[in-house]
Amino acid sequence: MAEDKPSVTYLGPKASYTHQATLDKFSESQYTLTPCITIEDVFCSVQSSSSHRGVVPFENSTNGSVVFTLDLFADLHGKYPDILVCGEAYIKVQHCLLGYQDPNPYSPSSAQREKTPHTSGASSPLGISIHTQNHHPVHVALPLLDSPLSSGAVTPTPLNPLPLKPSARPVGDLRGIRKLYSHPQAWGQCKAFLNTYLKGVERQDVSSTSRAAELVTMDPSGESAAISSGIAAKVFGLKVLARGVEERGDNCTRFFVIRKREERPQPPSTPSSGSLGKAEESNYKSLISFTIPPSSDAPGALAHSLAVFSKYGLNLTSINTRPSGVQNWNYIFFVEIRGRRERDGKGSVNMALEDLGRVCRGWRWLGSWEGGTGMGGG
Ligand SMILES: O=C(O)C(=O)C[C@]1(C(=O)O)C=C[C@@H](O)C=C1
Repeated sequence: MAEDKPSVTYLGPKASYTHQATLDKFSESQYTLTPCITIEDVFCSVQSSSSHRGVVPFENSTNGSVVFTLDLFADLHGKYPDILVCGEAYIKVQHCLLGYQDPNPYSPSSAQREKTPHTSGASSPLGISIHTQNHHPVHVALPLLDSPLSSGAVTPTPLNPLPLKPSARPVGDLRGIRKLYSHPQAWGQCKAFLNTYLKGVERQDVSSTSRAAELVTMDPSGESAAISSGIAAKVFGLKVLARGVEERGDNCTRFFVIRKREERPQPPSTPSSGSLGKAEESNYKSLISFTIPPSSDAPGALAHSLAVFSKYGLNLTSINTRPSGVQNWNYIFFVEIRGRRERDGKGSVNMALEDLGRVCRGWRWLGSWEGGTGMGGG
């Protein structure tokens, strides 16, 4: 029975990249996969135990950290004290521009957009005359546009002497597009394409790339488009106007699986009991956050905090920061290290954390998990 299966929540709606990451980790025959509207909803469902696991985006290889997720881990208001990372998934992200083919690319709205100064000066007052049945000629303006017929070359300027050339070209006419929807992470992954073919078009941030596709289907004017996935095109019945619009062919997003900290300690037979050897330990990753006093109060506190990891031979693989909320320019630091915290309290991660407690203001262990394949890095 479906209700008996443990529930896994993810950033939805269906066909988001997060959904793809979820399917990668959890089979639908064993789990009930439930879409959430926001990343915070996923955290809430796990914290409240209404779901067994959650899947959230964490970072993208081109555009960096997903700050919404980092802020939820920073948990400045103490709403998610028991959330821990327990797994990860890497998904290759190939973005598409989804929408409708402009039924009338020379409509007044299309022509109006073409007149905007951002169209790289390519507009010209070209036009054609169509003779109607009663022989009255109707003039239709046909200004030239940088889409879809241009080479995609971007004019170098003194400020940007080597502009990025987009790797994709539109397969359809983009002149009717007046509004773009996507998750804020996606804009930064598709800069060259957007700046070349859709410069100046209004952008609306939404909660996920699949939500963007869904919103496009709700615009009867057909003037909306989304940066989303090819799968979302199928699910929402949209046309792929351009495929592979991301900057880099190796564009990849990393997702975390989150769980709630157990109230009762696990029996010693669970896989995470007993210390590991060096080689085994490096298959594991741990996420830790810490804060330090304002720099004037404790010179060197950051350097001392980071040094504890090398003292125990732990490979520090990334550092992120978010504002601590305590005062301006004071941060919460997130570090990822190779290794895992042991239940018996004896491992090198445990010892490093003990030392960390002596030099920083406060720290939190945010989970240890067996690392996945980083797809060209990680
Ligand atoms: O899962 C989705 O579709 C999302 O919109 C989230 C998200 C992200 O936050 O990184 C996931 C993958 C892409 O990098 C762009 C957006």
